Amino acid sequence: MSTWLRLLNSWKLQTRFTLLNHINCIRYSSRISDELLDKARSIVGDNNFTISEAARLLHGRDESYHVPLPPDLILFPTSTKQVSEIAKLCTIHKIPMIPFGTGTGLEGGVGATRGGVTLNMTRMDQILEVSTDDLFATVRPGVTRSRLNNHIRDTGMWFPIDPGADASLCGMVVTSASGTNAVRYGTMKENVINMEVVLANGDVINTSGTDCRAKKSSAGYNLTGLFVGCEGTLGIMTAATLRLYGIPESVSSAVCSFPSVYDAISTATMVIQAGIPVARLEFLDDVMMSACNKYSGLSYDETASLFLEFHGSSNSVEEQAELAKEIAKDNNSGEFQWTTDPEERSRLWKARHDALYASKALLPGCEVYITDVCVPMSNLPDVIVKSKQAISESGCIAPIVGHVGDGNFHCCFLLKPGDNEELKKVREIAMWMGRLAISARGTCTGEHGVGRGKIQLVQEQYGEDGISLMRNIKFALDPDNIMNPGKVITL
Ligand SMILES: Cc1cc2c(cc1C)N(C[C@H](O)[C@H](O)[C@H](O)COP(=O)(O)OP(=O)(O)OC[C@H]1O[C@@H](n3cnc4c(N)ncnc43)[C@H](O)[C@@H]1O)c1[nH]c(=O)[nH]c(=O)c1N2
Ligand SMILES: CC(C)CC(=O)C(=O)O
Ligand SMILES: [Mn+2]
Repeated sequence: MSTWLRLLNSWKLQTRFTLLNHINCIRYSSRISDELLDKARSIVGDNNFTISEAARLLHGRDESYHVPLPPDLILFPTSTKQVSEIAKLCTIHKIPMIPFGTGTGLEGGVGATRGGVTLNMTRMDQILEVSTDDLFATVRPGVTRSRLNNHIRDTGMWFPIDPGADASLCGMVVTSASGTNAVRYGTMKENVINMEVVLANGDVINTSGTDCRAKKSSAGYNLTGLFVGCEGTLGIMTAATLRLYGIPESVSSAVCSFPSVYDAISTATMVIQAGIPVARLEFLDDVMMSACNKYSGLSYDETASLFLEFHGSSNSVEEQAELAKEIAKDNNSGEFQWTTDPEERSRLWKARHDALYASKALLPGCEVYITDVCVPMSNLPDVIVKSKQAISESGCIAPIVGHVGDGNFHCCFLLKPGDNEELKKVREIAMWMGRLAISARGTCTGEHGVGRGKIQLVQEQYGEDGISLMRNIKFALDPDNIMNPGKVITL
């Protein structure tokens, strides 16, 4: 390229950046006035406030492929009262509010689609109460899953819901997260007792009634259920009361390979049908097994495989593993390796939780487009096999992993950055998979939520009447559409 051409290109790039900055400034100044900045600063204090470019970029993105959308301003509230005052201020000025947990979401939920104020919740990080008698813990939104578990370990209790990432527990509540232990302990939906929520107008409510810690309740509408999975579009969660469980006396883990997806899934189904209280029941396809072997230095068979875990007394975990082994054998399994050795077990589950990074390592520098569908178990093998066929016909690389005990799986499509043709192709397959899952009596997302990526699919899953009811609920709680706008549903 000639020097002139290079200079011209560099000038064009500079002009584009200057223009973009200019547009950002206009956008920024038109929405957030100096007066508003001063008021926001006076609510949270100078040290809990930033408009730095770096912070804005960081807060506009999560762990997904979605294009980052930075907010205009980031606040770090330290109390419910501050969150309520911020909400009142944003309502007066009609400014979007976007809650931010730990940014591990996979559907672009923290992106500021219309700019506005991000509320980074990490400085509200108290563990307010732990009751080993009544088996609950109440936490502020800055508390992560592993922090709670480290805190309560000596009590013999734990919170088992485990999405792999060390997400904030409130982020997990509002995305209705689950992960590897859900087959035994349920998803976040089944494990929230009460929530404190700040509404768009600044009101503070408790979804099960003030201070209720009862295990069950049939008092009134299920407000807890309404806010679980709302992805910050109905309110900002400032505390959650979650169920705790006793740490099992003994744990055994197992790995087993199969000649086909059908054999693996049929084993999973029969393990559940046999009433084995399996705690983890994970599927990895041949491509994912190969990725995990390479990334985690393992040497398992590179065919469709199951990773399993059993919790209970030492006799019981042995019995469960032996029973599962028999079932696997009836389904043409290879060797069924099981162990109670803590080191071996943690190596196995670390490799499983690193599945995303193992996939990424197959194509260094790539981005990953992740799908997440869930269907009834009887339809699962067909949906997985059809998805694998579509992947193979497209020429894409997309390892598969899934919580198949719940009928849930993900494809990790590897994308070369900037390859828009490939992105388009992958998006089409992902949409097709969502529709395939819906037509197989399932859902377009089992656990990652809707964010910006699945709004169209949710519309198709619920139909016009269902969506219209959701819109009415949204309008009743957030008439100005300032609570995390552009996520879950369009108005
Ligand atoms: C490697 C890896 C592996 C997995 C996953 C991620 C990664 C990186 N995930 C996804 C992720 O961990 C999950 O979505 C978390 O629940 C998100 O919690 P964050 O605190 O990070 O929320 P994050 O900050 O990403 O926000 C997510 C959404 O919640 C909203 N939000 C956050 N805090 C809020 C609050 N206090 N009040 C209101 N709204 C709030 C945000 O506005 C956004 O819309 C997952 N998930 C899963 O279910 N199963 C799995 O197996 C995995 N596995
Ligand atoms: C990147 C995804 C595969 C993360 C996830 O949901 C999982 O590991 O189960
Ligand atoms: Mn998952």
